[in-house]
Amino acid sequence: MRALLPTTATLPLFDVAASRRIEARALVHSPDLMERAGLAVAKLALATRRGDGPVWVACGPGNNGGDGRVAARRLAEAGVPVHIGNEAPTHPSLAIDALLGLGLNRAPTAAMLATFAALQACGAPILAVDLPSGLLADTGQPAGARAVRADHTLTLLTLKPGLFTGEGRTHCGRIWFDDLGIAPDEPATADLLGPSPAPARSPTSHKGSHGQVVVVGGAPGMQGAARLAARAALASGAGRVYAELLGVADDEPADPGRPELMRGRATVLPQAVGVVGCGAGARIADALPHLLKALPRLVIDADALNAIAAEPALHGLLRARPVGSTVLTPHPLEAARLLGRDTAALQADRLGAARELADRLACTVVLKGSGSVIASPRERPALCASGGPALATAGSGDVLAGWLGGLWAQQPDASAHAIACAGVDTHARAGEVPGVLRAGDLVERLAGHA
Ligand SMILES: NC(=O)C1=CN([C@@H]2O[C@H](COP(=O)(O)OP(=O)(O)OC[C@H]3O[C@@H](n4cnc5c(N)ncnc54)[C@H](OP(=O)(O)O)[C@@H]3O)[C@@H](O)[C@H]2O)[C@@H](O)CC1
Ligand SMILES: Nc1ncnc2c1ncn2[C@@H]1O[C@H](COP(=O)(O)OP(=O)(O)O)[C@@H](O)[C@H]1O
Repeated sequence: MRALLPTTATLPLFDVAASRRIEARALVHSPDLMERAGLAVAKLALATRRGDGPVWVACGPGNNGGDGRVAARRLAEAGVPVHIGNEAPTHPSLAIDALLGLGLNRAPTAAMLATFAALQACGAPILAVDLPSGLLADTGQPAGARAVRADHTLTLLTLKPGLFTGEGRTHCGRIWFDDLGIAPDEPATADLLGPSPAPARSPTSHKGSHGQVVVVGGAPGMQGAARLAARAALASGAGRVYAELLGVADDEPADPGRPELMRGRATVLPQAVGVVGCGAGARIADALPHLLKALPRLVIDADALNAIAAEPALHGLLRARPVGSTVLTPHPLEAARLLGRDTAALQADRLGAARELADRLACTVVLKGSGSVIASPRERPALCASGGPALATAGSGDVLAGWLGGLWAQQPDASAHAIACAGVDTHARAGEVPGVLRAGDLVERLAGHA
């Protein structure tokens, strides 16, 4: 058993169907899985209970409840006072949520919701078995009005996507993993990203060795977005970074605070990676047909995504680009516009939505937000569990777009999917700070990672 985040390596994720298949095959040789699961829960309970009061174990009707009962027995054997039932004992030292796990298949009943509320109100830390009750393992969304908000979640046998995306992080607390001694025997549903190395720099390299980026954006009043993207591309180590600022006269500097940045136009930089859309406003729509046809590698963000959502002809141009040449970085609202649905429907299945968008537009898609999803046609999707609320600030997405462009400029042979996975994870890790973070400071933290 181990605490999982921050990840130190890329790990496989399995959805409910795959977890069920792995479990069924494992049970043939290891019929004592529930004993192992209950023992693991009891061990973590001993480590996380607060004080000497009874451990309350709330058990549901299925095997999740079975795990809870085994844990209760093990705790009692260890001399810990235990209370099994749907109501809290007096001054519990820990509450174990073993109500619903993988078998959650509908909105919780009123009786179940009442037990959720009692758990939440009991005053003890909550340890969820496998996943917080009421949370869907595939999507990280509550199946009904509410799911348990645990302090610890011990997930068993497999890691499930819903722990790490959507509302998963809010509900799981600290995530622990015990594989019960079973190695998964089928391909993962998705990857949980680990850290990525910075691009290699040869001792004999020169600026031409590290590629070019051109940022196209920065309409009047929104130059900051384009400048943040350009600064991030520079911080990644790109050799030359140009800004095509739609709202700044040609003889003005690209960024008075960053003299390293140059003015330039995408039309005369045919080899540069284009980072298109940051603070671009509506006028980016006119530039997009040329950019989509001319630039070999594109990272498309913000207003450029909205322009594409509004203009079906641009879908055709996107789809006509070579496979692996385009990364789209929508936040949920931008992705919802591209798919023609509302944000809540999109968030209800982030992994599914990112895959659908990637297939429809033949692009790599980074669906941003807590638990960013990276999906590409014919690739296994990836989830990023790094990052946190310090990233929820204006401009952090512009920084991501520029960072991806800069990484790609330095690694022209890397696939769009590989660049997106590496860049999203590094950006998210750089944003793991307590409290608040300004996007400009995020760039400086990223420079330390490069
Ligand atoms: N077998 C093993 O060795 C191992 C098992 N493991 C453990 O097993 C867990 C999966 O067990 P599981 O398949 O029994 O499902 P589980 O989550 O207990 O729920 C099913 C029950 O809940 C009910 N129910 C569903 N939704 C409901 C709702 N909204 N409101 C109310 N009730 C609802 C549903 O009712 P039904 O649909 O049948 O009417 C059924 O009775 C897994 O998460 C892990 O903890 C692992 O440790 C590995 C080893
Ligand atoms: N709670 C969070 N946890 C993890 N990452 C987050 C969180 N909130 C925001 N982010 C990340 O911060 C960035 C925000 O991007 P975006 O919404 O486009 O901002 P902006 O348009 O202001 O630049 C994305 O990379 C997103 O994944």
